[in-house]
Amino acid sequence: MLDLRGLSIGGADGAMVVRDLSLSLPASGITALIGPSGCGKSSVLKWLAGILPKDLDAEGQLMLDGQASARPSPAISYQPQGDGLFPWLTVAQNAALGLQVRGLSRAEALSRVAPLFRSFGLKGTESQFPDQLSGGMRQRAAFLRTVVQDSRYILLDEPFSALDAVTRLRMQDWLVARLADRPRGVLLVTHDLHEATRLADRILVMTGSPGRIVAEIPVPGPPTQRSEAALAPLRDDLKSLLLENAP
Ligand SMILES: Nc1ncnc2c1ncn2[C@@H]1O[C@H](COP(=O)(O)OP(=O)(O)OP(=O)(O)O)[C@@H](O)[C@H]1O
Repeated sequence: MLDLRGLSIGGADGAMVVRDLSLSLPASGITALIGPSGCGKSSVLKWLAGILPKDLDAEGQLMLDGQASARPSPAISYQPQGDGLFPWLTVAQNAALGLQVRGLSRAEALSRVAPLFRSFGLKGTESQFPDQLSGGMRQRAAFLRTVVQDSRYILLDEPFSALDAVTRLRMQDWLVARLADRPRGVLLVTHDLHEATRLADRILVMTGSPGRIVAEIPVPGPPTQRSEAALAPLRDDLKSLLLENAP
């Protein structure tokens, strides 16, 4: 279990971005984090990943299985908004980068990612550059880079937002299948209520000024067995909550 306790983040001008925010992330399943633009979702993920910009002041505590943990932690990997692929590196070099950051040599990292290209639907793209791939393939390459780090917790910041509707649905199904193969605790930031109710086991609703969590909503049933009809009322509730708490 990942526990974030009492996170407060303030800007240099003294404005509070996030105030006294706590959340828990189980070791398996998807928790969605939703909320209006600017409420602090990305800042929470960046703090957890240990990459919050230095011009923001923050205090809070990260606990992993009940023990205080330093950040960045090897138990946590993070995928920023967009795919974050470097255009001057090949797909294989991009995919290997997360492992290199964790201390593996380039050769070791490349040999670790090489066998995974097929199961990520990327076979044959290893020596291509990101701009030669479709949007869905780029997202899979970014996800390969995140997943190969084999962290117990994965933070995904709007991973599918740039994709067309069909590719997004395919990628969502693909993510659920990957997590069924290899369970992880995922914190998924999204603006898409359909995505949140399709994928998540529970949804944390944030509001802004300053950012805090105002509701925790469980989503009934496993993702593969949910009917659209059952999810529609839940989305209505979420919309009402977001509107009630709009700044
Ligand atoms: N480096 C920074 N310095 C000062 N303020 C910042 C910095 N980064 C973010 N902020 C401010 O913190 C607030 C929260 O930003 P954040 O990106 O975390 O929100 P968000 O909920 O993820 O937004 P979105 O949904 O649009 O991605 C915003 O008001 C933003 O202007």
